[in-house]
Amino acid sequence: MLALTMGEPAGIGPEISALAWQALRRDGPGFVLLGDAGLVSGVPVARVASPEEAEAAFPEALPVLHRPLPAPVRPGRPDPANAPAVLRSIEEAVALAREGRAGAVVTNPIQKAVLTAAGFPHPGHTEFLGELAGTGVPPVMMLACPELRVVPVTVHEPLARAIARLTPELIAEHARITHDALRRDFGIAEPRLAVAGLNPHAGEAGTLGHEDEAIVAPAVAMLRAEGIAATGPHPPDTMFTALARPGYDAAICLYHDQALIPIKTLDMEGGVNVTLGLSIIRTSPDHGTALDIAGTGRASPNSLIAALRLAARLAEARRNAA
Ligand SMILES: NC(=O)C1=CN([C@@H]2O[C@H](COP(=O)(O)OP(=O)(O)OC[C@H]3O[C@@H](n4cnc5c(N)ncnc54)[C@H](O)[C@@H]3O)[C@@H](O)[C@H]2O)C=CC1
Ligand SMILES: NCC(=O)COP(=O)(O)O
Repeated sequence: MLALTMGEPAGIGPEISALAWQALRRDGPGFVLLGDAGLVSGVPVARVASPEEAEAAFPEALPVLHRPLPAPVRPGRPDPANAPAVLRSIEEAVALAREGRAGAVVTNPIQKAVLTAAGFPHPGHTEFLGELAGTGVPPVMMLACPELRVVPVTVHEPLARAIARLTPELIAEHARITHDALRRDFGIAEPRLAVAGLNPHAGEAGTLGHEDEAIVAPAVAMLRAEGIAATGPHPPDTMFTALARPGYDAAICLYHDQALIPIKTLDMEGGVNVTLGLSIIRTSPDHGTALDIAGTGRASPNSLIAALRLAARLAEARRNAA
């Protein structure tokens, strides 16, 4: 049984949760929603008291650990008064996974600015989960679809600051955590990592910027000295093509959009966000709260379904390894 958080209640979370249940109710994986049962419509709902009870209910109704919200929910219009409940849902799901009562945590999208306004100190789930279920290494964001895996070394920060923060050590640390997760959770015996360059043409031998030679190449050299099959810096404009992608198992990218633009363009509906470096498994859809279409019935549940399926596969791989 997977624990699915409520996410932003005014976003598309409630409707895609219901659609995901419809798609998975027969063949699974089973999941329990930690949220306000009153927000789910169009499918039968079973209010349950535990993940164990949810297991039995799943084939017939969407099981919900009912956590009523203090403020009324209007689709597309988040209310900061509900922010504490949104965060508690994440904490509770993580606790269930840490206790072994949920196989993994799958998160519905949160509206980050609303949580920030309510005092949430993290830029997103990834960092919060690092605090709740870290293992002594930084939590690392990976987005994965059948044709591509990408890992941004810097994530939710202004681009100028992200570039200023890049060091060979930071890049190598993210690559090592990715390497270990690909071996442990994804069953890839010798992961191949392609490290992206920063500048056009990966710096064109230093004529288009110094960072590729001064920062990225030393990171690749460090990784290779440790026996990791890393290559790069690769010119970012060609490393995501259909011809290039079979040459690596994950692309280590230097900033958010360098990683997320290719994967969302390639497969927005099949893309899944996975947090590496945690003691638990966490996945989520690759998209956000989609406030512009919340409540209209236009939201696709496919990325959430892919996230639930991948979470179940990763949890099984970890159980087998243990
Ligand atoms: N894991 C998480 O909690 C994530 C949260 N976010 C948050 O979501 C909020 C909105 O972010 P945006 O940049 O607007 O991205 P978004 O992914 O919410 O929306 C971008 C566009 O894609 C469409 N879209 C997204 N998901 C869809 C779906 N399942 N079916 C059909 N159309 C869909 C939306 O309608 C919108 O036009 C922000 O606060 C952001 O931080 C964004 C990404 C991940
Ligand atoms: N753009 C990806 C994203 O916002 C996901 O962040 P997180 O909430 O999973 O840390």
